[in-house]
Amino acid sequence: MPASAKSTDKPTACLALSDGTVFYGKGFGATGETVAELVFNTAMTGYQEIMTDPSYAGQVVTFTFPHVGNVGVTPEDDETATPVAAGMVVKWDPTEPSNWRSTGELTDWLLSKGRIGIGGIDTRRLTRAIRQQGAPHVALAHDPAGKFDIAALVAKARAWKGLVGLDLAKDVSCTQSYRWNEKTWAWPEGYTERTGAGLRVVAIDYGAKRNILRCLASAGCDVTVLPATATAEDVLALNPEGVFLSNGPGDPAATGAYAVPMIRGVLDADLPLFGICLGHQMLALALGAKTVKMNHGHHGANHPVKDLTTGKVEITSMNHGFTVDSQTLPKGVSETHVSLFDGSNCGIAVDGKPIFSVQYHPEASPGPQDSYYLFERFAEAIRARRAA
Ligand SMILES: NC(=O)CC[C@H](N)C(=O)O
Repeated sequence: MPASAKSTDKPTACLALSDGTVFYGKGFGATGETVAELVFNTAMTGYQEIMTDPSYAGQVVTFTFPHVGNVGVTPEDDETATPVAAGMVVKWDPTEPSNWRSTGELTDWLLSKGRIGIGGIDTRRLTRAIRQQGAPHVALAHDPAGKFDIAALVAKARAWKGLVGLDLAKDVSCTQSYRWNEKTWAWPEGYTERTGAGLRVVAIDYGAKRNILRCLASAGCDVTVLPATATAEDVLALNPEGVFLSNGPGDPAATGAYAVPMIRGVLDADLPLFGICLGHQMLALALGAKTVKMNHGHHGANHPVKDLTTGKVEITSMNHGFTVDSQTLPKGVSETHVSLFDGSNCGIAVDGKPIFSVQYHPEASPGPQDSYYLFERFAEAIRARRAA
């Protein structure tokens, strides 16, 4: 269904979908080309946190909320040092920032980070296309001279192999271990450090968002972060009281090649264990379940999730394109949370043990803080084990 959407006077950027659909718009940020999967995010706030969430590696994000750029950027809101999303698609060209925390403009920031943006896009039409055909492969190009070889861009989008089978966690993980004690942001002091003896937690970085580490510190954990390829021996050598598995990009089944043996080794040690998103999917794999690719995934900050143990509903932040198939959960592992949008799995726990994980993002950033209790549950499990 080849079609085009004229959106600005002189297009300086274009987005070519693998089915031949082309959207023209105004480029901002870096120039050049990128090929990726296209997903839509429905959050009304937090574009900077979204662009710097390492789980978006290999993906271009289209924002359904039209006002993007209006609160500028601040280094305080980066979830990692470099933005990881391959590019951004917005309805309106970014406007002048207006926010007391802003230290710069989104367009300059995007340029300094080498990422491409396209504005003036009919994001409703684009989002409908993503819902109907599933997250498409795209080529996004920005050229101030407006010269585009559309056939070549479509061919590049078609040739891209996609995220299934792709291990990206190794690319975005830290290369060396480090300690983390910074707590979550609070007004008026901003970020502060946790002090004193804490709960010894090893966090495996598959592409960890900083606010996850901050939430762990705020819950009382003294966190040592290890690279994605750390073995069970590396983890246990630090004598942890609890182990955390982070979020991250790519296909969990591909990343599981090294993560699953490590997780199984840690499970044998019978320590409290908590996983988020990719960490959740890999814990499920290590326990013997399977993961599958979704049609267009869940990316937003208003996803209702039911806690099946309490009956309570949480409004959550989500960013995932793969999901745990709850039908494949082995005996002794329970489904604890479920999406009220589509019934997909949102959490598991090993029966009778403090070993649990969730598909969504309890650290928020961006999004609601309803699910922060999970960090406290993890810390409580470690304290209970100490007291036993
Ligand atoms: N946020 C995440 O950790 C994402 C996990 C995985 N890459 C997915 O897309 O499902």
